[in-house]
Parts: sequence; structure tokens; C-alpha cells
Amino acid sequence: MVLNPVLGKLVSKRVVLASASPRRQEILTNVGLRFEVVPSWFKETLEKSSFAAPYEYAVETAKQKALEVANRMHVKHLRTPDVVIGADTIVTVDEQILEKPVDKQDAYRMLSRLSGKEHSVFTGVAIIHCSSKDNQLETEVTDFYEETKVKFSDLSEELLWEYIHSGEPMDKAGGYGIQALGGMLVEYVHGDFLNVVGFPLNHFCKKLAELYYPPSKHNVQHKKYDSIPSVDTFENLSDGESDSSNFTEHKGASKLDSSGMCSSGAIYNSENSSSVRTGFMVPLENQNGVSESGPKLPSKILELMDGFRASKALFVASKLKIFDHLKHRGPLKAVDVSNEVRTSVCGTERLLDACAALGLLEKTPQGYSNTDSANVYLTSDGEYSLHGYIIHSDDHLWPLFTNLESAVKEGSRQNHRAFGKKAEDLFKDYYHSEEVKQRFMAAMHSIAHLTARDVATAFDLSRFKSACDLGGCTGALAHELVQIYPNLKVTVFDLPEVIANTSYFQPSGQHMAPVTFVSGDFFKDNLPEADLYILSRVLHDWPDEKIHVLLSRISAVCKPGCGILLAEMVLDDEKKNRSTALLQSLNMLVQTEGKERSGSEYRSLLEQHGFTNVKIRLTGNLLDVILCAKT
Ligand SMILES: O=c1[nH]cc([C@@H]2O[C@H](COP(=O)(O)OP(=O)(O)OP(=O)(O)O)[C@@H](O)[C@H]2O)c(=O)[nH]1
Repeated sequence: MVLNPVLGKLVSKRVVLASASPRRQEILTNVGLRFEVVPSWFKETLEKSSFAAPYEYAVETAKQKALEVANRMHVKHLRTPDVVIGADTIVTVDEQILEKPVDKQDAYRMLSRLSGKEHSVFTGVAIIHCSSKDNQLETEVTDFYEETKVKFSDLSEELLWEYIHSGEPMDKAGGYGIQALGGMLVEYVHGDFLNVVGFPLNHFCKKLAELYYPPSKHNVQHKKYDSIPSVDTFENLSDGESDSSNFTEHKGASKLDSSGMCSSGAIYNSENSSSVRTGFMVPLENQNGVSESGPKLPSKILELMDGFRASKALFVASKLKIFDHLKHRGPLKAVDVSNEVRTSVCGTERLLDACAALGLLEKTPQGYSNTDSANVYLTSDGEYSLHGYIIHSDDHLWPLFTNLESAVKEGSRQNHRAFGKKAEDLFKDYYHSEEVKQRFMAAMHSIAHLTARDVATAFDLSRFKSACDLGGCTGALAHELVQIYPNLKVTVFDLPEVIANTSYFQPSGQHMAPVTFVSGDFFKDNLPEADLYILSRVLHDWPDEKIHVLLSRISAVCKPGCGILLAEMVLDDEKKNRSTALLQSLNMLVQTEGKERSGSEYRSLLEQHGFTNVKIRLTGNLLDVILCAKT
């Protein structure tokens, strides 16, 4: 299938999507558009009352988002894009504009307002064509909006809070995601569904059609495109479909596109665009015999093929502590960075350029500097540093993953191939050297610290007086729990080798409530008494037999009413949707005897040991949470 001629007009252009919304990226990627993502820094703070209608607000915000990116790219990066696309989605109900909720209470306010009523979703879109004249940015703005009406059922308080606790509402206009759990709230949708999700694709294509295929003088009566030119509806788009003399049969009849796939050879004659019924077609060569646009690139597949390169670039930059150097000394030129980290200038420059293109660094005439997220996540002392996890990924997971093929064939872990020795005991292997132990603990700390707030607040735990975090490692979750529940006494129980090493990871601050650390092996030693036992990223390390041993030990010391809180990446029951968790399950295959499990699998394991009332919350932040009680 070759590209729709409308989107095909963008193939040879540098297109930038000025949006951080993963949904917008997905909608446009799914139709084969190739673009860079440069999220806009424009703050959505326009005075709403100054607009006569809500859609004007959305359109203006979309325009400002796109213009900000166009200007920044022109000035800062000296890379003027050809086209910048911006969008803004809002919900209106009772003459109020709802954007993304700022917290759970705000989500509650929005969703209770939408309950049982019809509301409108407006997405404003701006398409900015850019050019540079005498080094000045010139822009041509095209904008439009789309309205979709959505009706919600009556929402009970319980459903409402359950939905809010799922974490889904937080980055969505109006506090719901119609494409996911939020779809359950919806009675009907009138209009373009994708408009609700964040991008009105159909209207966008029609707009491109107006821009790139203006009505010819032969058919001026078609002033406006009610459909994408030559395409009445998307259903009419099919490979090589032709019932018009405006199609010409390509000499070669079939052609390999860049993915190596063969596409049939109907050719689009752009001169007669407005009257031609087209399929997805290969482009017609122009008078000079030069192809106007290339075939559709399978961008998702290419991205996956390149994925390892991007990971490795990040790993190497982290290992060389480039983000640390730039945080303290940036902006720096490539030559200065290479002097600091003792590497070749040419190699360093390529690495820095790749990191800048991946959005990890900023590149300006003054040199390279960290982006805000590099400062927070990639420096070794950043507030939510992932440095430890990145180094662990490079040194430990990477060699294991290079043996994935053997792991799949054999169905078992690959430590012997990756490290030349058989895995004895999962954790003993990590703790055989101080260096490896520190690296592993830093990795676990990174993820625990980053997810602790969502794990701790997924359920109201205030009824518990004491908690024991089994395998709680550095205590990152424990510290979050005592902050949120001041009456909760938390004990971290972990192997002696771990407990001996925790002091480095303790938060500083006078008002930190204490956490107790106790050493022991939860498969062998007496478990500390507690009302709530926490197992965060523990069960996924083990096969079912070992989990039964552990759960029966916990069950033996748990009184009725006491609970277990699990934090894991929970798979959907059909195991087909949650790619991060499914890839994590491969990660467990290459290094452990464990795996990721679905909600039903966890429920069944827990129920076999007398834990019932199993509740599952998807937090939207890496780890999901399961709470159950002993009956
Ligand atoms: O049903 C759904 N409704 C809305 C969404 C998502 O909600 C946001 C709307 O926010 P906004 O337009 O301000 O866009 P941002 O996410 O902040 O990204 P920008 O960088 O473009 O400002 C949008 O992501 C929709 O996709 C949804 O997912 N489902």
C-alpha cells in the first residue's frame, strides 16, 4: 500500500509535530506520516473569556503551540522545518472549558460535571508552513477546528473514583480517554472519534487537500472539499483501485516500495487531482522523470529496527557521564565534551548530535546542553535519576538480551551465555561483587523512587498501622509511604547484603519519618509482624512454585483483615496490549525463572492463599498495584 496522495505531499517535507501527546503521534504515525516530534513550550494560559467561542480558544492555542516550535527551531537549532503541526483539545460543558485535570480532585470535578450529559469536544489544529528569507522566519498559518459530541452515562461515585485512581484521566482533556477505560463511560459519540482522542485526521486530510490540490479552473464549483480530493471516503481507498481515465497504468506495473513490499501500479495524475478517484498510489513521475514523492515508509517497523541504536546511544552517553558534565558546565562544544570525557572528537560529535536529535540534548551555536528532562532523569544526581537503571541496562540486560533468541528457543535464562557462568541464585549473583551490587541497587532505587508516589496512593492505606516491604531494597517506597501515611510504621525486610548497603540511598532532611531496616531471607527467616505486606517487583522474579512458598509464609503470619499490596506491571488478561509489560516479561525470561502476569493470574495466586477482595489499579506509571485482604 503506497501513501495517500494527500499525505504524500508531506513526504518530502521536514514535518514537525509540535505536541507531546502520544495519541497525536500515534494517529499520524498510523497513516504513515513521517515527522519529528518537538513538544511545544507554549503555556496554555490564554484568557478564555477573551474568545467569543470555545473553539476559537482551542484554535488559537494550537496556533501558538505550533508557532512557538517553529520559532524555537528556527532560532535555536537553525533548522527551519517545512511544516509544523499543532493541536489543542478541549471539552466544553455548561459553557465551561475543561482542559487536562491538574490533580485527582480536579478530575473528579470534571467527570462529575460530565456525568449523564452530552458535551462537546473541540480540537483546534494549526498547520504552519515555514520558510526562511534573509534568515527571518516566514510563516503561513492554516487553521481549523472539529467538534464531536459525546454523551456520558450516569457515573456512580464508586465508578468515578475507581476511574480516577486508574490514573488515566490525568493527561487527557476533560479528564477521560475515550480510547481506553474512559470508553466505558460513553453512551454515544456523534462525529469524528479521533477528534475526541486528540486529532481530527479526516478534517486534517481535507485541509491538506485544499492546500495542495486547490480546485482547478475546470471545476471551480467544488470550492470546498467535502472529502479528501479524489477520495469520497476512506473506504474508497484501496490499492490500485481505478475506475477513471485519470489513472494511468505504470509502465513497470508493479514497484517495490522501500519496505521491500510490492505495490500495484496505479498512478496518480496530479493535474487532474480534483476529479480523480484514487487509491493508495505510487506517485507519477513529473515531466523531468523525477518521482514527486516516495513510497510509504513502514515507519513503525523502521523505528523498531533502529530502537537498539537509540538505546545504545543513551547508554553510552550516560556511561560517559556526558549529562553530568553538561549539567554543570554546559553549553559545551563537542571538542570540550570530548576533552572532559576523554573520547575522540569525531565520535563524540556524532554521539552528541544523535542525542540532540533524540531530544536528550539541546544543540545551539553555543554548543550542547541538557534538556530539562536530561537534568532530572539522566544526570547521576538528578532528582529522579535513572542513571543507575541505565547502567544496569547496559552492563547486565544488554548482554542478556543479545541472547534472546536462545532464551526463546530454550525457554530459560541466559546468564551462562551472557556472563560465562550459570545463574545460581538470582540475587546471590548480583551480590557477588560490591560493584555489581551497588549497580543493581541503584537501578532498583531509580524505578522505586520514580513510581513510589503512584504505588503509595493507588489505594487508601490509612487503615493499616504497620507495613513490611518484603524485598524493599533501599527503602524508596517505604519513605514515600511514611510521608503519605504519617501513622504508618514501615519496615524494610531484605537480604543482609542489601541492608548493609542502604545508607547511601537514604533521603536527607530533618523531618524524614524513620523507616526500620531488618535483614533476612523471606523464603527462610521469620517475617516481621505487620498489618500490610508489600511485594513490589518481587513476584515477577519467581516461578509459581516459589510464589506459593512465599505467599503461604505470608498467609501464615497474616491475621484476618491484614493485607498484601503488590506492585508489578500487570498484563491485560489476553496478553496482547501492554507492550512495555510484555517486553518486561521477555526481560524476565532472559534473566530469571519468573515472568510478568495478568490481573487474573495474580488474583488466582493470591486467592489460593486466602487473600480475597483482590482489587487492581492501573496507575499509568510503569507499576500497577494490587491490594487484597486476608479473610
Ligand atoms: O478521549 C480523549 N480525550 C483527550 C485525550 C488527550 O488529551 C490531551 C489534550 O491535551 P492538549 O490538547 O493540551 O495536548 P497535550 O497532551 O498537552 O499535548 P500538547 O503537547 O500537544 O499540548 C491530548 O493529549 C489528547 O490526546 C485523549 O487521549 N483521549
